[in-house]
Amino acid sequence: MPEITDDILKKVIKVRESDSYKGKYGRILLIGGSENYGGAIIMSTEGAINSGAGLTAVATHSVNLTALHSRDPEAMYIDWRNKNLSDLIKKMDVIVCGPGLGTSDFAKGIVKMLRDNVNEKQTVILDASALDLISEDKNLMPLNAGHIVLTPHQMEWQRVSQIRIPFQDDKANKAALKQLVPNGNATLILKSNRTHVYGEDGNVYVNTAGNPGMATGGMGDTLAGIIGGFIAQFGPSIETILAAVYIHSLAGDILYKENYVVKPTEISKLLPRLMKKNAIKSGK
Ligand SMILES: NC(=O)C1=CN([C@@H]2O[C@H](COP(=O)(O)OP(=O)(O)OC[C@H]3O[C@@H](n4cnc5c(N)ncnc54)[C@H](O)[C@@H]3O)[C@@H](O)[C@H]2O)[C@@H](O)CC1
Ligand SMILES: Nc1ncnc2c1ncn2[C@@H]1O[C@H](COP(=O)(O)OP(=O)(O)O)[C@@H](O)[C@H]1O
Ligand SMILES: [Mg+2]
Repeated sequence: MPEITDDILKKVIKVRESDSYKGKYGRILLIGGSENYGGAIIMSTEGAINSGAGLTAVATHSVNLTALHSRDPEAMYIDWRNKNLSDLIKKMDVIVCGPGLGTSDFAKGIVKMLRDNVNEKQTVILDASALDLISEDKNLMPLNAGHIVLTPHQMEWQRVSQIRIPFQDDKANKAALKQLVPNGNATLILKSNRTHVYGEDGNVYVNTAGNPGMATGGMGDTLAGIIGGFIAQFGPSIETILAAVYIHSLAGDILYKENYVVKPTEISKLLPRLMKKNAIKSGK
């Protein structure tokens, strides 16, 4: 089984061309953050911005606006009740949906709107509550997207796939993924202390980094944002996804050396420096 190790970063992270601008590094929209879970969408947003997405927009409950902008003025904001959200969805390269979204009827309506407005040029990353909603209604899967990335932890995957945690082996997981997204354009990132990535290429990759200090609420929200930021800049290849998974855990391991607990927001803070250190000049 291929392992995800250090060398993946140098394959993916490129030194930026002088002749470039924000539009070259992708537009990402993050949807989530109900009244109770505003922190989740903020942490996801920090993952996206700090991993280098060119333009970041957030659709969330209006109660989160001040907190979002006081932490991340780089993010644009739209009230998730705004009718223009469907038009905004169409303009994006990458959409992350689910962190802190909740499972209300309104939240279900948002996932439905996403499904009805995505196209084959876009990548959709589904996390947390979006996965829970899909587990209740498989028709919510945004099958028109060019690429779908699912990021469940084991319990979320149990709900979506109907495979109980002890029985989540590669054969069963691959079959369930194929059933959920029959056209094969889906990557499954099954999160645990040894995260497995099921690529569109049929391979299963195992993450070798990460630690128990990372068992902190918001860690997966942050990962979803980082995957989005990486895909926005480097494209939706399996290498990009593996690099995002790895750098999240690598940052966690660096922090864990001197900290008992690893805070998700500290991982995001470390990313720009870690990316600088691992960037290669194109053509090399
Ligand atoms: N600050 C915030 O606003 C936060 C909001 N969050 C949001 O809260 C909502 C519910 O998500 P939760 O994940 O808490 O709730 P879930 O009920 O989906 O998952 C937690 C349950 O899964 C079990 N579990 C089994 N294996 C696991 C594994 N490998 N990793 C994690 N859990 C495992 C846990 O024991 C627990 O019972 C989501 O919308 C999420 O985005 C969380 O992300 C935490 C932080
Ligand atoms: N013991 C551990 N070892 C390695 N990684 C871990 C450990 N515990 C949690 N993680 C990582 O932290 C993240 C947790 O995701 P998730 O449960 O979705 O968090 P949240 O929903 O609170 O944001 C995953 O990427 C997972 O791999
Ligand atoms: Mg989560």
